[in-house]
Amino acid sequence: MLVPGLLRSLDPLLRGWLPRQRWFAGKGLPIGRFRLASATELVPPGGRLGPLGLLHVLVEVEQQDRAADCYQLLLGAHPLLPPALVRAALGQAVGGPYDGLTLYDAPHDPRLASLLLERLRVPGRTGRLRFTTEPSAQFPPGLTPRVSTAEQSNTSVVYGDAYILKLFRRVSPGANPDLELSLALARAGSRRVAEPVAWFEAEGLGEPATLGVLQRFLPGSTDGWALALASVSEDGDFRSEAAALGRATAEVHAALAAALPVRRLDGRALEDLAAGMIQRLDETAAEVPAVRPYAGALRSAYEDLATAGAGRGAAASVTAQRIHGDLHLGQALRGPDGEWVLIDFEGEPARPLAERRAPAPPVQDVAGMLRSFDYAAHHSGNGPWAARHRDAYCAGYAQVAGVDPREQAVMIRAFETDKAVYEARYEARHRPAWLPIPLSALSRLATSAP
Ligand SMILES: Nc1ncnc2c1ncn2[C@@H]1O[C@H](COP(=O)(O)OP(=O)(O)O)[C@@H](O)[C@H]1O
Ligand SMILES: O=P(O)(O)O[C@H]1O[C@H](CO)[C@@H](O[C@H]2O[C@H](CO)[C@@H](O)[C@H](O)[C@H]2O)[C@H](O)[C@H]1O
Repeated sequence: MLVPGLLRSLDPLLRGWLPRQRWFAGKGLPIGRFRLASATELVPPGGRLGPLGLLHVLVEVEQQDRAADCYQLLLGAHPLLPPALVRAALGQAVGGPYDGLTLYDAPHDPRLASLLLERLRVPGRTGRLRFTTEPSAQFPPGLTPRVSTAEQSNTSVVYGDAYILKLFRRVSPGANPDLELSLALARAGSRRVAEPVAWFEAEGLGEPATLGVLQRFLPGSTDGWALALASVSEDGDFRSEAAALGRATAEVHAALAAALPVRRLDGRALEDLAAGMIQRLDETAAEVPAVRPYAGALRSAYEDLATAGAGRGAAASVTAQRIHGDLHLGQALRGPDGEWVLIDFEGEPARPLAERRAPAPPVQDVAGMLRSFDYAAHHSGNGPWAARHRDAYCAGYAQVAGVDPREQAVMIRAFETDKAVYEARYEARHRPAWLPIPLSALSRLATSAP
């Protein structure tokens, strides 16, 4: 259902509000036109539109120099916003169906967040939205919602301490790997994942696009980044936890390989992989001047990967499978029982969905986690901590996988380089003060031929 006149009143508000959101991908570029892809009003049973309802919107944003992005918005409308919601305001609508009402980001409103949970309980369609539940799902009543304050690429709402709903902000047609992989792991009985219990998708955009996933919440858990930072700062010994995380990673890889397609990468495929890395390096060097001094030497890491298929490198046989795709310490939660669970199987948010869903060598995840140990150490200026913990993580991985990543030097170097290049662009865009962390890795990788 498209609400007449809605886009006209949303347009000026979105121009101010969207660029301020962490998840807005086109920061720094002028905004062109908006196009409404869908608008759906979710209302409580017996409720009415306007101040009581939840307006679900998919809006496409055109910007110069990038393909249009489609964003998911969940909006509330109120004549006079209560003080607790002022920080969530987009502004006052002028004209259109919400004339004179203040529109705000609905996940911050417990009433509207509860309304969404109510809708998620019941499988079926509302407008272009399709809601699905796992058959085993049970929803206890009376779960109090709170929007997560974690620094993240999407928006999450925690219900009681039972569930967490991740609302994807930038959406593309097709299954989001976060849902696809979590579901595959949960259905295979893996204990390393927060099981999805319900989700919703948009129809009519080509393939159904995943919009949100409700998963088991892990109360009392701490993420690996916080644990690692605490250990680095006291020069502590986190090696047994790092090894356990290596084992957990290998378990997840084994479960994904058993549940989803696996293929062998021939020489041509490795050349293509290397070509993609070179392209990302070139794009990053063009955008981040501080990367340029290393670019020439870094190419050798990718050239070694390209020739590995010809039997000249350490990676004579490479298999590709579904992997996490953006593995770092912040994506691992350690529960009160000491067990690691991996979250956020979305892959690198900046990459196109098709690329994120393609099978890749599992060593890519290992390299991502190795980068993260390096990050934790450099963040607190304790370099030697990284080497010990990277080693322990690889040893743990090898125990379960039967393959030691330290013996895949060509692959590890290429994937670590690719990740550090990605990080340089990520930090330049989002946290310029952290840029020296990936730069110091690039300087090391530029001179470390295996
Ligand atoms: N199942 C869960 N249980 C407990 N906390 C979680 C769970 N899933 C996510 N979180 C918390 O929410 C944060 C953001 O989640 P994440 O999936 O990484 O979001 P994003 O992809 O938007 O960055 C995590 O760092 C973690 O602190
Ligand atoms: O967690 P996200 O999916 O949003 O991932 C993005 O943000 C991460 C930072 O929050 C970023 O990770 C980088 O910084 C981490 C420390 O904050 C570090 O542990 C990682 O190793 C490093 O890559 C991630 O790259 C980005 O995609």
